[in-house]
Amino acid sequence: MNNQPLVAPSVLSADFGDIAAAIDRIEASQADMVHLDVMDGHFVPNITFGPKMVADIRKRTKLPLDVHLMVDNPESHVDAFIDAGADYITFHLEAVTHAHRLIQRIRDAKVKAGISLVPSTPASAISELLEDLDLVLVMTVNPGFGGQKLIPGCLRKVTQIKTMFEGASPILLSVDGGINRDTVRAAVSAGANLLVSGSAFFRAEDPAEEVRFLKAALSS
Ligand SMILES: O=C(CO)[C@@H](O)[C@H](O)COP(=O)(O)O
Ligand SMILES: [Fe+2]
Repeated sequence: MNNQPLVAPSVLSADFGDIAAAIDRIEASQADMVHLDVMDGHFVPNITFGPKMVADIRKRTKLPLDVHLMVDNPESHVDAFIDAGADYITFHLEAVTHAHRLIQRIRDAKVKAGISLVPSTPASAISELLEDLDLVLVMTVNPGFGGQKLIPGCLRKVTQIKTMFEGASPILLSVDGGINRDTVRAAVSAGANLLVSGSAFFRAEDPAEEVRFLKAALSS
């Protein structure tokens, strides 16, 4: 159904020793995108991987690659992720001064541009960027780790952002953190149309059934 949300499993919860198997699992599940969490140990306390991993994953799948940069100075890194084959590059508003300039750089490279907000950043922080974005990623946990519990108050922000974009070009409105069978209905009701799922997806016995469940959140 057209109004079903998209699902993007996050590789953060996969076994990094067997990334190929993780990508195969995502492909077999009929998910829509692959979510790739890049962490630098500065913007967030954790460290994950860089552009080489993205380029290697690019060779294994035609699914869109949704790169979530949780790094300081994303301006210094976006070119490498563009070259690696990212389809979407999302950076944190809190990590930049010139967000508009960075969005234009990403879009000039024919890559879709996204902005992410940590839980303490209000929706109004992106009010001057409505015409410029392809995706807004609302963090529903504090960024840095998988397997955390969704912070319910963050869903208010999803609804506020959805309202702000009425009349502007349609965007992907992504929720990231703590999305699972217990929280998905509230997230989609709030207005999310892209669901990032890390631990719930990789823990599921049947990943295809997990994706079906998440997509059907509002019709069940
Ligand atoms: O960006 C992040 C964490 O900072 C996420 O993309 C996590 O990978 C989500 O994991 P779960 O909360 O679904 O386990
Ligand atoms: Fe993420």
